Amino acid sequence: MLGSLISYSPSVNPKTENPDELIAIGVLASLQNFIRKCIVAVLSYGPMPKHIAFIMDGNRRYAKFRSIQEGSGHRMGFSALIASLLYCYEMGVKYITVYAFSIDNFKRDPTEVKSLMELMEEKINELLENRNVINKVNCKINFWGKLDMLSEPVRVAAEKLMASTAENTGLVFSVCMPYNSTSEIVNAVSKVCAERRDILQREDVDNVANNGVHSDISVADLDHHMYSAGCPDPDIVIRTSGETRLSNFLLWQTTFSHLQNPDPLWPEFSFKHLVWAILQYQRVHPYIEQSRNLAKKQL
Ligand SMILES: CC(C)=CCC/C(C)=C/CC/C(C)=C/COP(=O)(O)OP(=O)(O)O
Repeated sequence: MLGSLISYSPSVNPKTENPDELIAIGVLASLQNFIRKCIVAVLSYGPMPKHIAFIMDGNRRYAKFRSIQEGSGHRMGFSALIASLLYCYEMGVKYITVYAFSIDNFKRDPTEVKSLMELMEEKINELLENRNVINKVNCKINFWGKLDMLSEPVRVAAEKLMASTAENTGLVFSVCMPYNSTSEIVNAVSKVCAERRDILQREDVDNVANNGVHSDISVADLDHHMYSAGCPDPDIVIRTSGETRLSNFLLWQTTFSHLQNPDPLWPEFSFKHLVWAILQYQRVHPYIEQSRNLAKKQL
């Protein structure tokens, strides 16, 4: 069913036309599929994450180490992203969120920003062209962030993709771009304050004392105005390239998330790294649940 999406993956685009080699590659791919399905079945005996978030770090370094163009690193990063989406889909992970472009990334060299934006536009349009496949797998695609900071073609493509997948109820794929957590929180606080001001004005209350704003703002009020409203918090955050910082990513949503920092650079991230991250999550799952329950009781 995911045929068109699978074709993004470099491993299924063999560079040979020799029939014997093609047969061998086909047999190997079937064997890999079978082994992957067995591993997923075994893994499913443990608690499975509902939501995995990725910080796709190390695309430029990958390009540098391989002596290829910087843009090729990001291109291979996109293939790794599609492969990870497929694996998560096979594993029944319903929510996948990625940090695709931080607001700070606009401070990078203008040529790099331009080429990254061109890549985003190309890939979002490619996803739009494949929206029949996306709809068949019932995948909803969100963009979280300050979309007004994007150039018009990227923003329009992102909005079209969101609108054309909005009714889907299966896999939820959220792309954070241009995003950072502090701006998401500030945005949510402003929206709650604006709502409260409207209520006070409607009720014609003398609101000079509290500057027009009710002071009893709750966690639930803010939750409601986060880009992530309606999504469970990530169970696992995976940041590749061994980096151990959250870098302003989902700070509001990661109180109980299990952090994993595998060494590979993002374009090298593969099924085995995902399996390892889930195994580590399953190992600590009882402690995470304990802390979550304790926090609920204290409220
Ligand atoms: C449409 C869509 C969702 C596209 C996603 C494409 C993609 C893989 C984007 C990653 C962008 C990015 C700035 C990653 C961080 O690596 P880096 O460039 O900072 O590399 P470094 O850590 O080696 O410096």
